[in-house]
Amino acid sequence: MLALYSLKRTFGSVNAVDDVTVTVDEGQMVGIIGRSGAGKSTLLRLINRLVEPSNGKIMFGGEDVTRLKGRELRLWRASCAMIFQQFNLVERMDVLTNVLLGRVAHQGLFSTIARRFSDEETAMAVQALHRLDLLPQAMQKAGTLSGGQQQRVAIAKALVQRPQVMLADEPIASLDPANATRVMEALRRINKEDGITVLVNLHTLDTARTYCDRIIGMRAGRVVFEGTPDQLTRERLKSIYDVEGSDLELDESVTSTALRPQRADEYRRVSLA
Ligand SMILES: Nc1ncnc2c1ncn2[C@@H]1O[C@H](COP(=O)(O)OP(=O)(O)OP(=O)(O)O)[C@@H](O)[C@H]1O
Repeated sequence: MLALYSLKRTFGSVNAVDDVTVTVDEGQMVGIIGRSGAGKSTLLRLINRLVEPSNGKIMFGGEDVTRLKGRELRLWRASCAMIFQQFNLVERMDVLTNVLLGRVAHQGLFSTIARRFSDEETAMAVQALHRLDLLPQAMQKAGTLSGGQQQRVAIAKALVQRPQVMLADEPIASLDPANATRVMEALRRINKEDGITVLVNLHTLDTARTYCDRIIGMRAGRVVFEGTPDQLTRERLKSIYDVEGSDLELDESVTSTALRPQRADEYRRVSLA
């Protein structure tokens, strides 16, 4: 079980994540929704310790994640793999090598740079690509693939980390509907077949409803809804999206959130691990 207790992160005067207490059962697929700036990305980054909490605690399987340092922290990051909107691949490298880079947390940076991977690791990467229907593209440069294919490569890369948790930060925000569907189906399949807990930030409500067991709604850093897709009524949605008016206003608000432009600082906040 993943448990967050009174988790808080401030940036100057902004409470990006404000006193969040939630638990996520092993093997659940959880969608996180909310307006732009509600704190969804910061929450995921706190869990994998890309961002340090200002306060509060993160527990996983009885271990206090907030206290981990050095090698333990590196292994934690390996066991909660992150997927980003912009795929985070090395475009000039072939797909297979990109997937193998997912082993960095286990192998150490030096041997990764020297690209010395064991046969077992290569087999693991090939198998991950096979599961994601990408074996024919294994030797192709990652930059030549479609966005949807690149995101599936990123998922394969995450898989070879042998994660217990997958944190996907708007994984389909840059994709057309057909590719978005394939990526969400891949995440759901991995969640079901491997029992990997998935937390996914989403801007499209229908997607959250279709693929997730549970939905967390955030507003201004706080969790204002937690429940099943069925429990997500329009009144609750209005509270999450801070809309007091008509259903039309709600639809406009959700749509404008979905059309969020890509953030300039997206890459700066990304780490290799
Ligand atoms: N590194 C940072 N430095 C300063 N402020 C930050 C930083 N990261 C996030 N914030 C601020 O924290 C708040 C929450 O941001 P966050 O990116 O977590 O929201 P979000 O819900 O993921 O938004 P989006 O849907 O646009 O990705 C925002 O006000 C944002 O400007």
